Amino acid sequence: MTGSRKKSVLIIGGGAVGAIAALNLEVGGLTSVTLVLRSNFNAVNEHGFDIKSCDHGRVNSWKPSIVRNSIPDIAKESLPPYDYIVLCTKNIPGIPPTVVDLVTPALPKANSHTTLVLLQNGLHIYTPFLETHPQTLVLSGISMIGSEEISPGQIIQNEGDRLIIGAFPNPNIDSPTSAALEFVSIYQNGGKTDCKLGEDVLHDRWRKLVYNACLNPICAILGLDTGRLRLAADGEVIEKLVRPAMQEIVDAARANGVVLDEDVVQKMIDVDPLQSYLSPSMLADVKKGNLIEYENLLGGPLREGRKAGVKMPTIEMLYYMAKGIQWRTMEARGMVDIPPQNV
Ligand SMILES: NC(=O)C1=CN([C@@H]2O[C@H](COP(=O)(O)OP(=O)(O)OC[C@H]3O[C@@H](n4cnc5c(N)ncnc54)[C@H](OP(=O)(O)O)[C@@H]3O)[C@@H](O)[C@H]2O)C=CC1
Ligand SMILES: CC(C)(CO)C(=O)C(=O)O
Repeated sequence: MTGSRKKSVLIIGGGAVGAIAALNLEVGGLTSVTLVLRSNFNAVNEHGFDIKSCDHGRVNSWKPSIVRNSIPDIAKESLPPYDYIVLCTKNIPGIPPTVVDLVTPALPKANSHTTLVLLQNGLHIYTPFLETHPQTLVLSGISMIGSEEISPGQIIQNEGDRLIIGAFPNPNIDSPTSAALEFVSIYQNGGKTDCKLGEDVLHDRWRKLVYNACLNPICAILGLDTGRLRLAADGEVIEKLVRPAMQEIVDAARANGVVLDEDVVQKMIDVDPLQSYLSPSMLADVKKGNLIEYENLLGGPLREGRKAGVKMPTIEMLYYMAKGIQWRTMEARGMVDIPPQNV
């Protein structure tokens, strides 16, 4: 990296992934992190994060350089543009504010300085920015971390932070790979993480969805972590439900020109050590009564597969079950009205 000034990084969303990203970037020493928090702001502002991490060990009462409870409006606050904005919120289309609304106040007008990094699951999550911020370089961050915020400011990370960074396609940007490489170098500078460049974002995102489109909803629907899912019913749930669902994602990817490794299904079934008893983020969300990312994890690949003529009965069933769960949560949160019960 050229120059000695620390890179300024704004992270929006300091939950399971955002808190570890903030810690990792500050441990690396090449960045100054501003972290935007919401429901956990008071807890973290007063006491800091308590983090139990397989990469960083026990870290108590820790805060990044700046924590705030609102997204900076750089024009109104006369702040210099950030070098990077890293989005670590859940990404739930249709529920305001949109991802574009979130980052817009923190970006310069007609931005070409700030690089946006989407550290979120899903397939085409960059497309809204292509329309609204065509000159903004958007990087893909595919995270294989296993992390959970068990109560405000209390983070348990039990799967290592493995991150693949790549540039989403944008015809308006020259040499996006150098910016991706710079982010890789600042992210891995602390030596605690495995962060590398991914040359083929679409391939890497489809590959990740073999896990997320299947294990996230199945664990969330059944209330089982991935270890217990493998133990359940002597492996029948894996063979009759998980494996066919994963194969449908592999088929949808292939029909969209993305050929995944032949053994990807087995690799994803086995990827979490059984005794990690890992809760995918959708299971954690259902347990907390949070909204779930079913559109990006299931709806996206389902629509792409259908368009290409692939039959995806298992994924379709999971999609509508997840949609039902979302409706249930929305009702519990007063987001939908229902007719009164007859008495
Ligand atoms: N957890 C994991 O192990 C993994 C997660 N991912 C992906 O990473 C992304 C982030 O997930 P994860 O960290 O688990 O999610 P969390 O729910 O743990 O954290 C998201 C955070 O973003 C905050 N947030 C949401 N909207 C705003 C806003 N408008 N302003 C400020 N903060 C906001 C939430 O606050 P509030 O509490 O108020 O809602 C919450 O603290 C998702 O796309 C997920 O799929 C990828 C790999 C692994
Ligand atoms: C599977 C996992 C933990 C990443 O490795 C994830 O992406 C999620 O929980 O949503």
